[in-house]
Amino acid sequence: MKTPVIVISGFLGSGKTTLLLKLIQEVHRRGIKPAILMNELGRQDVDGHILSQATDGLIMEKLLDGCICCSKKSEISNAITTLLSQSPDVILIELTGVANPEEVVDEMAEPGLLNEVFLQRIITVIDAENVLEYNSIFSSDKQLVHTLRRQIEVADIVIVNKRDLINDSHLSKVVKLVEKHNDKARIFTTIQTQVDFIPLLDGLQPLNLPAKKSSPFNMLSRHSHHNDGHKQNHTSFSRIQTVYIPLQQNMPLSLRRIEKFLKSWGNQILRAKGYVSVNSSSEILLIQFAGKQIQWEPSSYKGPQYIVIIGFNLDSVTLMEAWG
Ligand SMILES: Nc1nc2c(ncn2[C@@H]2O[C@H](COP(=O)(O)OP(=O)(O)OP(=O)(O)O)[C@@H](O)[C@H]2O)c(=O)[nH]1
Repeated sequence: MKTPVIVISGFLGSGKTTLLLKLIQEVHRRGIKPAILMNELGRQDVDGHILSQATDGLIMEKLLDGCICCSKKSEISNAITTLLSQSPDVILIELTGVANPEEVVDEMAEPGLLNEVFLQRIITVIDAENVLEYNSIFSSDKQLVHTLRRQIEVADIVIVNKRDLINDSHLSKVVKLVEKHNDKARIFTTIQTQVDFIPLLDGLQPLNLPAKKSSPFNMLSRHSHHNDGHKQNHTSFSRIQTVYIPLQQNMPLSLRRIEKFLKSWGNQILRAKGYVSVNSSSEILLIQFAGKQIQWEPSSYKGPQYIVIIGFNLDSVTLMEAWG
């Protein structure tokens, strides 16, 4: 059984740690065992300290002094593997304010983690007081503006926090902004991230308990089954899906066919990677598809061949059928 992962994203100071603390308390109350992965930009482990103080015996890994989205990316997999050794029921990841949640999902599709974890959902916390100004404040930093937009676009749940600091008309502008970038996510308006936990934790259960009936909230976010080609033993509620396509060794594939297939899905395919031998060669190549660019690199990989596709609003069944 794969372990669900909930990613908490949102710009600096929006309320991510405040929310994480509440989530930890709530999952404990439900008998669900969490493990935490914290990522902080600075060397100082402020948030980790806050969490340890608030909760005894917390299973936690910290990636300090760098963002998961760049320098720390390769360390995610080690940190998650360490957390998994404690058999948690859920992994909660708090990203730095400047991280794009897609990067973590990307890392979760690496061979070492692919069969161990799956993305349950992405929750993005927004600082309602400041979010409207980000575009102008950061106009010189296109990458940052893009990241902040992606944090909203890929979220399954958006928490518009710090309601106490804004008036009604400001709030309606913030909600409009969120809806403009994401018309599928559930939006909650909160003070101190005080929110209804049911949709946030929907689908989680303590290990060894029979699957519970779905809550009505399931209907509100796009419901997708992970299809790893073998088993469908869990449900992701995220709009980002990871689809594993096993490739038969003896079925000749052409480079052109793969490239055409990946490009035919337009923006719905965010990322693809895998190990494939093409054009009847015995050599296995690493395929990397990101930002509409496809790269083929030599590799020393010897395992079963596959392609992993990370999609956005993608129906994994349709994708598998289209692959044939
Ligand atoms: N006024 C107000 N302050 C809030 C609210 N929610 C959180 N805060 C405060 O905002 C500050 C930042 O909150 P955090 O939860 O640490 O935010 P964060 O997103 O984890 O911050 P980084 O780790 O720096 O990215 C803290 O001082 C919180 O107490 C809110 O709804 N209203």
